[in-house]
Amino acid sequence: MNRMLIVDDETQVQTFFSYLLHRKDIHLSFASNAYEVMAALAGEPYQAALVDLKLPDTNGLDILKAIKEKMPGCRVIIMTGYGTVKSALEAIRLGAEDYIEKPFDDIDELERLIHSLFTSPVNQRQTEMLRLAEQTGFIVGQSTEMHHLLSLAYKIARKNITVLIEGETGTGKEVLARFLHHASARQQQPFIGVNCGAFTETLLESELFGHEKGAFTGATQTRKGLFEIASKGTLFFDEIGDASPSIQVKLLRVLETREFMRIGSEQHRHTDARIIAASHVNLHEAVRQGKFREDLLYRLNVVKLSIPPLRERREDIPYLVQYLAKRHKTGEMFFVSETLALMQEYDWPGNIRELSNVVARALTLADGETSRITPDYLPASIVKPVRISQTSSPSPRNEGQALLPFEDYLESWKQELLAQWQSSIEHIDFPSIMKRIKELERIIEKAFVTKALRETLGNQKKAARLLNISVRTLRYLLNEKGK
Ligand SMILES: Nc1ncnc2c1ncn2[C@@H]1O[C@H](COP(=O)(O)OP(=O)(O)OP(=O)(O)O)[C@@H](O)[C@H]1O
Repeated sequence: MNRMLIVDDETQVQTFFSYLLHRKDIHLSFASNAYEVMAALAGEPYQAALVDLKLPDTNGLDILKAIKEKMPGCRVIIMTGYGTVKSALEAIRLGAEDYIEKPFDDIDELERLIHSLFTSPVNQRQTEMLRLAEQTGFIVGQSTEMHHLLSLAYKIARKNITVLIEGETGTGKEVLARFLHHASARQQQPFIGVNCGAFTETLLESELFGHEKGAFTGATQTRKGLFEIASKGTLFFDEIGDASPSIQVKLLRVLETREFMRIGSEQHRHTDARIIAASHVNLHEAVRQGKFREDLLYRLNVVKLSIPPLRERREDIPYLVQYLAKRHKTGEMFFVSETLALMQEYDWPGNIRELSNVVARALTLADGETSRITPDYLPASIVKPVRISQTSSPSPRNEGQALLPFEDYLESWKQELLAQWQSSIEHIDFPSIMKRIKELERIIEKAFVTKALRETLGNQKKAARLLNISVRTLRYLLNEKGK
C-alpha cells in the first residue's frame, strides 16, 4: 500500500485529508511537530509527504531537508499560506516536487497532484519539461545551473504568479518567458511581448491600456490595449527598467488592482493577464539609484529567475553550437575541436545572441567550401582577441588573449569588417561592429603612445610633446583606455 505523511499542526487540515483520501489506497500518517516527524521517519518509508511551511516548533524547509535525508525517494509537496510563495520556491530549490497554496481552492487539482505523486514516474515530468523547452526553442545545455533554472521555471509556470527574469543582454530572457507561457495553462491564449524601451511614453501608454476614439489627435478609432488583448494570456514586459516613472506608477496600479482604463475613458476594465517582466539591468541597483520604483519591484519580484551569462557556463558552449548549427540547414557541417576550444575561451558579451550570430556567419562563409568549420571561419575578435603587443615581434598568448603586432591587428580588423560587409544582411552583427570600432580607436591611440614612449626611452613628458598632447592625456590613454 502507498504511504503518505501529512505534516500540519491544524487539525482541520488533517481531517480534510483523511476525508479526501479515505477511499484511496493510501496509508495516511499525521505529524504536527518536529518530534512527531522524526518519529514517523524512523519507521517504514513514505512515498509521498505533504508538508506545511509553518509549524509551531520548526519550519517546513527543515522538515523537507530531514525527509530528503532519511527517505530520499519520498516526493514532497509543500503547503503554503498566502504571501509565503518565496519560501515555497526555496523548498523547490531544496528538492520539493511542487507547492500548493492554502486554503485549497481547486480540490480536483489537489487530487490530481496527489495521484501523480504515486503514479507518474519522477522522470516523466522531466521528459515533459524538456519536450516543452524544445518546442519553444529554449536550449537548456548541460550545466546543472540551467537545469535547475528550467525545473524551477517549469514548476512555477502553471501558477499565476508574476515572474521577474534577470540576465545580461542576449541570455534568453524572452525565450524563457515564452517557455513559461507555453508550460502554463494559458498556452492556447496570446503571449504578447512589449519592449518598454522601444516606445515613447505616450505611445507605450496607449499600447498598454488602449484608447477611445478621439482621445487624442490621431486616435481615429477605438483601440484595445495589450492588457485587454492578453487578458487571458501572458504579457511580457521586456526591459522593464526602461519604463518611465509615470508608466511605472500606472503599471503598479494595474498590478495592485488588476484594473485599468483606456485613454479617454472613465470605465474601469479588468485584466487577468499574467505578467512576466525582464531586465538586463539589476533592478535593485536601479531602485538604489532612484531610477526604479521599489514598490513596483516588490510586485514584480514574486519569483525571480536569473539566467547566468554564457561565460559562466562555458561547458554549454559546444552543445549550444551544435544545436544552433542544426537550425541552419547547411548539410553536414561541424565545428572542429580547435574552433570549439577558442569559442569556449571567449567571453561572449552578447551571450547566446552573439553565439548564434557567430555560428550562422561561420556556416554561411564555409558553405560550399568545406564541411569542417576551422578557426578561419571565426571573427578575429574570437581567434585573436584584442590586445596588441608593445613590440613589433609576435608575442605568446597571455591570459588567453593573443598579443598581436599592431600591423597584424589592423589587418585582421579589416578582414573581419570585410567579412561582415560581405555577409548577407541578416547575419551582420552590427552591435559587435560598433564595439570593434571603439576598440580600434583605443588600440590605435595606445599604439601611438607606446611608439612615442619607445622613441623617448619611456620619458612621458617628451613623448607627450612629440604627440602634441598633455602628459595627463597620455597617462589616461595608457592606463584608462589601455585596460
Ligand atoms: N536558451 C536559449 N536557447 C535557444 N536560443 C536562445 C537561448 N537563449 C537565447 N537564445 C537566442 O538568442 C537570441 C536572444 O534571445 P532573447 O531575445 O531571448 O534574449 P534577451 O535576454 O531577451 O535579450 P535582450 O536583453 O537583448 O532583450 C535569440 O535569437 C534567441 O533565439
